This record gives sequence, C-alpha cells and structure tokens, in this order.
Amino acid sequence: MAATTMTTTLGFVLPTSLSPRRGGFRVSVIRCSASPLTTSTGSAASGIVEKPWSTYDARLVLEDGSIWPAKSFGAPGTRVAELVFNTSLTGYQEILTDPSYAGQFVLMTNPQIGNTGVNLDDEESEQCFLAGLVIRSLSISTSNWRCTKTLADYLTERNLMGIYDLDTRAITRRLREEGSLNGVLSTEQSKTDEELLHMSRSWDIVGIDLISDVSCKSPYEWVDKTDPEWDFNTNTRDGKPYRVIAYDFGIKHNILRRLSSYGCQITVVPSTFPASEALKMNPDGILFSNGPGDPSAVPYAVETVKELLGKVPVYGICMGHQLLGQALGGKTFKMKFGHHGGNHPVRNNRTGQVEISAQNHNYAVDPASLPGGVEVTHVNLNDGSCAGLSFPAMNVMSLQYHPEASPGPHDSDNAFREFIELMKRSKQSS
Ligand SMILES: NC(=O)CC[C@H](N)C(=O)O
Repeated sequence: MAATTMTTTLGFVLPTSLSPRRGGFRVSVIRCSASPLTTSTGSAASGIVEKPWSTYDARLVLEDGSIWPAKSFGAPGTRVAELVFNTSLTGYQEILTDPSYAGQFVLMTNPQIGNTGVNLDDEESEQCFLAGLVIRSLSISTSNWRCTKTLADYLTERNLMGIYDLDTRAITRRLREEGSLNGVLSTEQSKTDEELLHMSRSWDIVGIDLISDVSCKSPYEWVDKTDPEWDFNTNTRDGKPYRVIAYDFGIKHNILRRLSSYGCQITVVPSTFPASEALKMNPDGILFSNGPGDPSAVPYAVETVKELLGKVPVYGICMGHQLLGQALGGKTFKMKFGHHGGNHPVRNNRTGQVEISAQNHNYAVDPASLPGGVEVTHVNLNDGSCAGLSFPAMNVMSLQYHPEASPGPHDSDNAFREFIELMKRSKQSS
C-alpha cells in the first residue's frame, strides 16, 4: 500500500485517510459485488425479461469502508442510517411499517422478497419510518389473494429507498462479526464514494431521540380488534372492559388490536403526555409501547414512567421494557448487532417453557444493574440476555420482545392475558 492511497484487489483506489476509522475492522475499503441475478421467467428467445420496475444503479457504503454496488427499486436519493439484518422469512410489510425501525436500514436475510406484494391489512402504522430496505432479490411477480400492489410501487409511492442485487449474506456475516454498522444508501451518481463514506462516519444513532418523530401528536381512542378470521386465542376473554392508556413511543397496531381483543378500552397518548393527566383519566393499566432508537436518549419518557410506577399496573413492550428498566433504576446498553427476526427462543423462567418469539431491538436491560425485588422473568436463549421483567411490588411487567408478533409466531400472546390478570388483581385489592 502506498503512503497516500490504498488499492484494493479489485483495483479500487482510495486515499488512506479513508481507511476504516475503528482499529477493529479487519476489512479495508473494498468494492464488493454479488453475481448478477438473472430473472427466472423470461421470453423463450433470450431467457431474460424486462423487470417490471424501474431500476437504476445504487450504492450501499458502510462505515467500515466496504462499498456494495446494487440496483435500486424504490425512491431515489441518499440516506444515512444504521444497518440491521432481519431473519424473518415473511412479514416484510409489517417490518416496513414498524416505527421501531426509524433510523435504520433493514436487510432481509431471506434471499427473495416481494413475492406476496403488499395489502391493505398488514400495516403496523400509518407510515414507513425506516430509512430503507436492502434485499438480495426482488420477486419478479407477486402472487397473493390479498395483494393490492407490488412492493416496488409501494416503496416508490412512499418515497422509500429499496435496493437489491447485492450479497446480503456477506453483509450479514460482516454485521455479525463487526457489530452494527452505519451506512449510506445512495442512487446519486454525482456523490463520490468518499463523500458517502464520510457521511456514514459522521452520523450516529446513539443519543438521538427518534421517538418524537414517530409518536402520535394528540390522544385518540383505539377500537379495532383482531379480525375474527385471524384470532387464534379467543377463549381467554374476561368479558369486563379494562381502561388502558397506551403511551405511543412508536406503537405497532397489533399491540392495540390484541389489547382490544382481550377486552381493553384503549386511549393512545403521545410520548410527551404528562403522567398527571394520564392518572386523571383513572386507567386500570398503562402500556408503554415499542419504539425506535436509544432508550437513554429520551430521559423525559423515563421520567413519565417513573411518575406512574406504583400508581397503576404497567406493561412495557420492547422500548417500553427498556424505559421501565431505567425507571426502576437499571441501565440499558447497546448490543453487538441486536435481535431482529421471528425465531428467537425465549425461556419463561416462571413456567420453564420456551417460546419462539418475534424480536426487534438493539438495546437491552442489564439485569445486574437492577435493584432487588426486580425479577428477570424471561431470558433470550440465544445469548442469555434479559427478555422480560417483573416487579410485583409495583404491578410491573415487561417484555423485551413482541408478544403481538406481526410478523412472527404467536407463542407469547398470553402475555396480554397476564396484563389483564395484573389489572384484575390490582382492581380487586384496591
Ligand atoms: N422494537 C423496539 O421497541 C425497539 C427498542 C429499541 N429501539 C431498540 O432498538 O432496542
């Protein structure tokens, strides 16, 4: 390597000043390529058809200096975000509309995405808040009775970037080895690799309040239940309505549908809704929802949780669980590359049973930092991290993962019944 430049094996030359910032990276600046994909159906003459979406060149530039040429099938532009990989085989529409992905590019490890298109029912919020979608191959056709649109049209309409034709397995291995990486996705040919690399290294998801952008702006009532056609757990209803206030830190609709199906009357409130106002509404319970980003970047939300602790039964899901952990006196930390997928085994310490769960988080609560009396109720069996908490003295329960699934397995749906039981016990004893 010369003193001022480095030449990769593929002949790509960059100044050494752009060599990876962190000492730990093993890979130098390199242009990586996936073998081009050919379409599986095609005209008899050539075996190749025109792709039914408009496509142009794109690049994913990661902060470790790797550059991944790709094709775009969504909106044009340049975006910076943290790259995470999701191992779910299905459910890309729910993933695209999960507000917890704000500030992130989602790479799907399933090699082909888009085959069921999108439909009107699988939306988990009104908008797509994630920064972009990264996939190996976009399905050339869609086939599903609910499909109303192709994935490419959906992304374009929502001004969302999507890229394909890059080696998603190699990128996933890199994330697993090096940990989360920031990156820039761009279709702009006028921007140099160096500019994009600089952008990816000048940005950080840590310390940013991403909740304020995704939370609702004013309170509203939620009434929709799970469609009976899809409801698999109807025998557990108590019949009595419980009044629940749901703090919206980026709430997924299926949390609200499941609560509603379990007989709750729900008011959704913004993340900044004062605890005193919530208490005035005399709820039977409070839910703290999932939400994007760093739980340490939203001290106002931790304060709200603290003010409500011990006054009413509370249930935290994912970000809600992390905020509860902090409000109880514990600490959260950033994991190496997080958990994103629909196949995470979790042990319920109380029953000894293992649930296969849907997960989406990059932060976790450090159990050693929690005060006495707080019980770790669930453990992620892949890495032993804390997956659930309970503090009976204050009627607190929380899960680091997603009992509402969407997408994912339904093993943990009973957690909603446990919240109903918690509210019932608290009501009976007051
Ligand atoms: N799904 C969520 O609520 C995500 C929680 C938090 N943003 C994390 O990444 O850990």
